[in-house]
Amino acid sequence: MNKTITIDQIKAAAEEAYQLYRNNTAGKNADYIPYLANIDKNLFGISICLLDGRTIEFGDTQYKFGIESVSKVHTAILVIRQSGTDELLNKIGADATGLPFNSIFAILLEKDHPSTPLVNAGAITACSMIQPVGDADKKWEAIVSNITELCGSAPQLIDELYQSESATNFNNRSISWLLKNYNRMYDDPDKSLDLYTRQCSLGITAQQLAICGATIANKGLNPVSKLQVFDAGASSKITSLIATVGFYEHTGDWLYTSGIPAKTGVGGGVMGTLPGLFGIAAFAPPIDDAGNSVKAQLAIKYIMNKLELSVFSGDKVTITG
Ligand SMILES: NC(=O)CC[C@H](N)C(=O)O
Repeated sequence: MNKTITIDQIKAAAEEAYQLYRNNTAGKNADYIPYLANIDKNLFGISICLLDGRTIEFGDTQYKFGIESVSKVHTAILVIRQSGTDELLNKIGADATGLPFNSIFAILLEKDHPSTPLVNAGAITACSMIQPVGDADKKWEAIVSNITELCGSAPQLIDELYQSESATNFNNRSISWLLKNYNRMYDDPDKSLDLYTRQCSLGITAQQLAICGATIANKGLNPVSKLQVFDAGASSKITSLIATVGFYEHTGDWLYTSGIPAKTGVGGGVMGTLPGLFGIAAFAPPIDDAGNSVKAQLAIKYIMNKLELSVFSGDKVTITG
């Protein structure tokens, strides 16, 4: 079916979502990383980036929060940029684990590959694959510059978050060495984990994530900077990864109820990408038991349902105005 929606309708839906959920107090800040426990729990922002580069903003969309697991998408893209979509599939995989993001059990179950770059195990393997292998400083530069290109502006390391997470990431240390045991680390395990921890500690805004979501929705062309960040052909692969496991063990429920592939982080961010239409991000620190922001989920779901959009609808949608 052909369908037209106006920018005013999108703005109205986003504003309604913002007003509806701004005083919602469900969920709890992540507290297994001490820094995150102390972030103002009332922060809330919604940002949408259209494919002509215009953005729609409500609330705290310029606040820099910890990107956390949303960064797994960026670094999966970097692996694809450097090594191609086949190498990502062969060395990491593109399967849902159906288990929590930091599951060790998932690694034991799938011994031949870490399943997906969008859970901790696969993301640490992804960091080990970043080139040039053996040069942590250059790898870090590549990770940051890739995020900068995808988001249209640079992220900023939140040093306190990095220290806080480095001092408490015992589970991830086990994951890193377990991967080494199964020959799924392609660089030093401790250095690869450190890169992963640092990328998770980057401060990012909802607006920057909306622009990244729009870049993915726009076949790799950043609609704000106009830079072709990755090959157009990789876009559907990246979206498939996000759709498959973006909400970990709740991914099916998420897709069923929201209709948009999206990736979450325990810092409270959610980044969605609707192919050919827009990128959307919402941020609010309190998360549910799977580590997904409660208010960000409610807001994005509301907007998608209000506009009657879904990646599965088959509708040919045009945005006007
Ligand atoms: N789901 C997340 O955002 C988790 C990211 C966090 N850095 C961790 O490894 O535990």
